[in-house]
Amino acid sequence: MSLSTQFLGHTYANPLMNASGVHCMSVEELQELDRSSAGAFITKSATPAEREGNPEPRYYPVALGSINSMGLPNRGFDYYLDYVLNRESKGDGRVFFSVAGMSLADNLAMLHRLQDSDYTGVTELNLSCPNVPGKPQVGYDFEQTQQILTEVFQFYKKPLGVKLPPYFDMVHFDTIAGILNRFPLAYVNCINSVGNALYIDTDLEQVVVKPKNGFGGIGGQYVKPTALANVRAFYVRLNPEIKVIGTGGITTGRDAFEHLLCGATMLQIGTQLCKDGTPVFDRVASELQQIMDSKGYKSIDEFRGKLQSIE
Ligand SMILES: O=C1NC(=O)NC(C(=O)O)N1
Repeated sequence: MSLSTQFLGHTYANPLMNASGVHCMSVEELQELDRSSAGAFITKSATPAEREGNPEPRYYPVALGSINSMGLPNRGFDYYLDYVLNRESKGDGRVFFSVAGMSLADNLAMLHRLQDSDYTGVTELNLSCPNVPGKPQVGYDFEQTQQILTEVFQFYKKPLGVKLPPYFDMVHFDTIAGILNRFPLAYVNCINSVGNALYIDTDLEQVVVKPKNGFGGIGGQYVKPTALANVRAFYVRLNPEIKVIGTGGITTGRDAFEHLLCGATMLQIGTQLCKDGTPVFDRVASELQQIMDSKGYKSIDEFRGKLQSIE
């Protein structure tokens, strides 16, 4: 009985990763992920230059999840490139690199740097940060998404995935999947946080995060049904060579099992990792293994994507 997972030519002990942005800002945090039982891990989305991000408070955990309006604080592209290059000699493909440019030019510049570097790992292009004031979630602009991918794939030849926002409309699933299918993407990662939600402290009669009058991205249990729907919608629409990473509402082995049933290959944990720390990977892996054992599944391949409709 094994959680062993094949993804983009590498074998991972299990499909579990952190979600970009959680526990991955500093080298120290990345090294802790490296030492953890996570199958793989990913850096905080990098911008070309270091960013302060939004004013605090900007992250607030709540019973059923979290709300955040971080605003892409990060140490800058070179910091994370240095880290992944120093780790390159391990050759295990366990670290993924996330980029989130403020513009097309930013994204092209960072991806040119990565293309010209000795980095051989996976890169995730974040098209869905909801928290930079004045900046749209690019994934909701289908023409802009197509333009970025058209320009990127003229030169970028290494494995590249995209982090997508949640979609809520069947025609949107059809349209964006039709665009994504035109490109040699390694994967889509569904979903980023559900953007611009509001959480209220009723005692104080006040919002709980400072930026944008309290509007922030929601994660955790709140978003699992939407995350599962997005994983499934893309799994059934995309070319089979484009894999799906499932992110959103994974707090237990059962949630992980559900994402795998929908068709996910790798699974990313954000809010629950923030709450529990890296032991969350051991617990979720163990709970997933128990579910597989109870159902007689010897490998994830036996049930990945096999969610049944009602005939
Ligand atoms: O893509 C992102 N999603 C989020 O929910 N928050 C972060 C951020 O605000 O930096 N970025």
